[in-house]
Amino acid sequence: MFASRGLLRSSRRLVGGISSATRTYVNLSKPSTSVAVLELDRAPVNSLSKEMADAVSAAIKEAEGDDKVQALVLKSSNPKIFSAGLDITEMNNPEVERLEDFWRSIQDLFLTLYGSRLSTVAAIEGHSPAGGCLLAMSCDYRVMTEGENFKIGLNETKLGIAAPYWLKDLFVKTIGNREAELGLGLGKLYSPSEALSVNLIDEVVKNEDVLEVAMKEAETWAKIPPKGRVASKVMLRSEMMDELREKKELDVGWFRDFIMEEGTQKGIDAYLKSLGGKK
Ligand SMILES: CCCCC/C=C\CCC/C=C/CC(=O)SCCNC(=O)CCNC(=O)[C@H](O)C(C)(C)COP(=O)(O)OP(=O)(O)OC[C@H]1O[C@@H](n2cnc3c(N)ncnc32)[C@H](O)[C@@H]1OP(=O)(O)O
Repeated sequence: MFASRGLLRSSRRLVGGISSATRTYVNLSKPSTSVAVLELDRAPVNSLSKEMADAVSAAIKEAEGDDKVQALVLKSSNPKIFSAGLDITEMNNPEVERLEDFWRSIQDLFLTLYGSRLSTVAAIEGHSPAGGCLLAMSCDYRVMTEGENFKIGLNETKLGIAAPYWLKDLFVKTIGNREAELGLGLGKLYSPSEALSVNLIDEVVKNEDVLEVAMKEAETWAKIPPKGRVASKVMLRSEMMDELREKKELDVGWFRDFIMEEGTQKGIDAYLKSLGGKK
């Protein structure tokens, strides 16, 4: 019952060695035999458009395709922004078909990262709101750079939207029900020290140390015999993943209907205009 599809994914159809493969929006490299590094690289803020989400999913699968790789560090090319979350322009006055496909790509990214056979370490450089926090929480370990102006959390309510049920579940699993009630309800964004105090992240480090610390952590995980490590991960994560797989199209419908509502569109439009003060 527990052979969750996705985890323990077959690597047969995937490309083998990774040698600084560079593609649009992501850079994948392999600085050591057992650890790959996936850099998010979509200026200006690493927001997750459909194409960006697909690129990240593809890069994770490529890393999984190398049987020697046991761990993956997820980082950003921008030292101040890990990811600004979902690309809000995808949800602003969208074409329905594109909106639905966008959401499927986001679901797939979550299932791919959360369900990866690799041990995953998020090197959270700077801001990581909403979908950025989703990426971080989907990893096995989270290191964040210090700086109280950097924020991480689920701020959806402040945009006039709600997190999907599976993101809420992941939040509850990570920080517990009471803190999730406060965090979700208030759309709270946590500073690194606050995030550490509620276990949203595991470590706070100096900016210049983040990659080194994340790599060291990844090497530690990579040394654990994979059979037991992956089986443990499956036990902890498969229930949530299986539920989303069963409800995928229902979830697409909930997302579409919620986003297409006039009131939601007004909220998203106003929020987008407030960003950078330029749009
Ligand atoms: C009951 C049933 C419910 C069912 C509902 C189901 C599902 C709904 C799910 C919805 C889930 C949403 C999750 C999300 O991820 S929503 C996105 C949330 N993200 C944010 O709120 C972050 C917004 N951005 C910022 O706060 C800042 O940009 C920053 C990350 C702190 C960086 O600040 P700064 O360096 O000052 O950069 P700017 O603000 O000037 O931005 C530069 C540039 O980038 C644009 N931009 C920023 N973030 C995004 C984004 N997420 N998407 C698209 N574009 C973004 C910003 O507009 C600027 O553009 P211009 O230079 O052109 O003005």
